[in-house]
Amino acid sequence: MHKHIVLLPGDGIGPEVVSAAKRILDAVAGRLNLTLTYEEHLIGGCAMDAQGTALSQDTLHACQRADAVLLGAVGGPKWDDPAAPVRPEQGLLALRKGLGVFANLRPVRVYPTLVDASPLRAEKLQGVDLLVVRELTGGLYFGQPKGRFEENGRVRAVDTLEYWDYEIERILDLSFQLAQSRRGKLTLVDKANVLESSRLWRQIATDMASRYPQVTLETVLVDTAAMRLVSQPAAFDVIVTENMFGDILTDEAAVLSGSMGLLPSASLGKATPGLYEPIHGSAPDIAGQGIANPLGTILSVAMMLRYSFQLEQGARAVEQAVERALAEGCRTRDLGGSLTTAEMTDAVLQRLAF
Ligand SMILES: NC(=O)C1=CN([C@@H]2O[C@H](COP(=O)(O)OP(=O)(O)OC[C@H]3O[C@@H](n4cnc5c(N)ncnc54)[C@H](O)[C@@H]3O)[C@@H](O)[C@H]2O)C=CC1
Ligand SMILES: CC(C)CC(=O)C(=O)O
Ligand SMILES: [Mg+2]
Repeated sequence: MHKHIVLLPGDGIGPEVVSAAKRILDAVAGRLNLTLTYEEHLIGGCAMDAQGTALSQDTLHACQRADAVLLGAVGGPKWDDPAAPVRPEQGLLALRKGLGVFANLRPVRVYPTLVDASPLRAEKLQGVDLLVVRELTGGLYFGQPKGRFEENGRVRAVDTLEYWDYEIERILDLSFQLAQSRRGKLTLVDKANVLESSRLWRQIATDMASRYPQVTLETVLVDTAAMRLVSQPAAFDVIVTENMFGDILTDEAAVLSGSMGLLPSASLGKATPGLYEPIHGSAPDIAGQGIANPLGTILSVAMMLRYSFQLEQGARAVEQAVERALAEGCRTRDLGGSLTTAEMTDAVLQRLAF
């Protein structure tokens, strides 16, 4: 089997974690009947500097033609001027929209040997295994109107939280299916006491629930959900939520695992290449030092093998190698250890077994 992958390392630690994950991909391909070809493109701040845009049309088209896309992260202080008309993050948003990857799957696992890396007590972390399904191509990050408008000598800044019924239906349908294949519980996180868009999410979810009798649907307001994520995290199975709520809650959920550097993601659509990226950003505070945790990106490669290439054996091999490395005490700085990015990647490579 041949697969073509577009690599988008991006900014900050992005290139460090993407090159680590590529080493894992190459090792898996060598063990399975898989031939991989790659092409690399710019996205984010580095693309703005070199090409004058955070995502060129050439790059987007290359991604649309690929079998899968692996991305590091975008952004950084160099491009942080709040008055700037373009930002690196717009390149990532345009890529997600351009690929039509509306479902961002962010699994959150607790590794028994890492409970000390979390500020939560060990008994709270027992049994935590949840999946956040974040809507990725709608909501506040995309709704129109958006921008700054001058009126009567004053400046008005506008973002719009907008959802069409079909956007809600497709993500809820997938979330019910995922809950059905797991422990049968789906939590819709919203702000239905205040937001009209949330009330439409609730109405569609409640109507759809009758099609999934094996799934128990609960609805939780986002503020309460933020509290429960740390007070009763094991009570969640699948969480589905709109774009910004999912963005925020998954950074919070990363604390359960022990580090932002551990969480992977898969962004999926219909008949489009999957986009795979760790949930963290470009981590400017540690960029260029070779100490970033590569596991979130390595676990994203496992999701690529599973969802884009249907290579469950390869996906499990990567996940088990990560589990073994952590169980045997391999840790980067964010987890209280001293391994470099390359050493942690070596540790995973040494434990890959088929
Ligand atoms: N998907 C993306 O490309 C994202 C980009 N960003 C951008 O990244 C830039 C920095 O944002 P921050 O708020 O600092 O969030 P961040 O996720 O980059 O970093 C937050 C904290 O987590 C640590 N961290 C993150 N990933 C790590 C890893 N793999 N290993 C070890 N430690 C890690 C960082 O050192 C930092 O202390 C901003 O420009 C932001 O817009 C933020 C989130 C997502
Ligand atoms: C556009 C991104 C910077 C948003 C984000 O933080 C994320 O996708 O996790
Ligand atoms: Mg985020």
